[in-house]
Amino acid sequence: MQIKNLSYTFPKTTQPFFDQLNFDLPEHQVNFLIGQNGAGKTTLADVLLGLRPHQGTITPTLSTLYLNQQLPMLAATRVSDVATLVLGVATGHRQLKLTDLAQWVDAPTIAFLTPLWHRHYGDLSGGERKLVQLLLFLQVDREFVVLDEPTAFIDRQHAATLFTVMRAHPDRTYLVITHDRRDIQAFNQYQVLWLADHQIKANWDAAQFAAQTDDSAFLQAFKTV
Ligand SMILES: Nc1ncnc2c1ncn2[C@@H]1O[C@H](COP(=O)(O)OP(=O)(O)OP(=O)(O)O)[C@@H](O)[C@H]1O
Repeated sequence: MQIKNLSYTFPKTTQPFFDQLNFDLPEHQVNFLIGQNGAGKTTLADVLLGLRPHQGTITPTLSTLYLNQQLPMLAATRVSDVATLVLGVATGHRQLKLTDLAQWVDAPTIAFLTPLWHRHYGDLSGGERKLVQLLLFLQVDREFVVLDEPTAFIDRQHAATLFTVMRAHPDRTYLVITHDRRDIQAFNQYQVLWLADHQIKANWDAAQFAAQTDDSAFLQAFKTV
């Protein structure tokens, strides 16, 4: 995706928050967006998804999926009901059976859902609830998928499951906002965009990112691990 001369001004403000940004998001790979709290990562994601009116061009126009930090709380239902809620429209089914799921759902997601299928969603841990939703939404076929801090509040084993499911759909263009360097290190090929001072300060491929030294200024974007 090419982003050209992208400008955005918050309502009731006069100065643009983003002024003439130019950068690329290579398609069919993972792009990480890093930056300190308040740098504008979520705002930029909103703009890229067309949720905030902006100037400039974003090409091509892709179908989108946005998994933001506010996933709905669905405490009263079983995991199987959550699956039906998320995938029912996409598959045209009012009830989904675990045995039918393989038609629509990738293998690592089925492996994760199987032991949880009949459990009450509200009885799962916070991390399990988040992963159930993320994995199910990732089954919905979209070209440009934005995940805002998907690994916050989930442990590394569950994060690894999420990344396995992302890799099961390599034709997508991902934009992942993260404060956790281990998320980036879990992939072999990627781009990292560093947002600071309202600019894309740097964009690195995997080799360039690995070559950054431990005293680099951008490391403030990461929480201590
Ligand atoms: N409606 C608004 N008007 C003016 N400024 C705003 C408005 N909404 C958000 N901001 C500011 O824009 C900046 C960017 O916010 P944003 O949520 O995009 O940052 P972020 O990089 O995603 O932060 P975090 O890592 O904490 O999630 C913040 O300083 C925020 O206070």
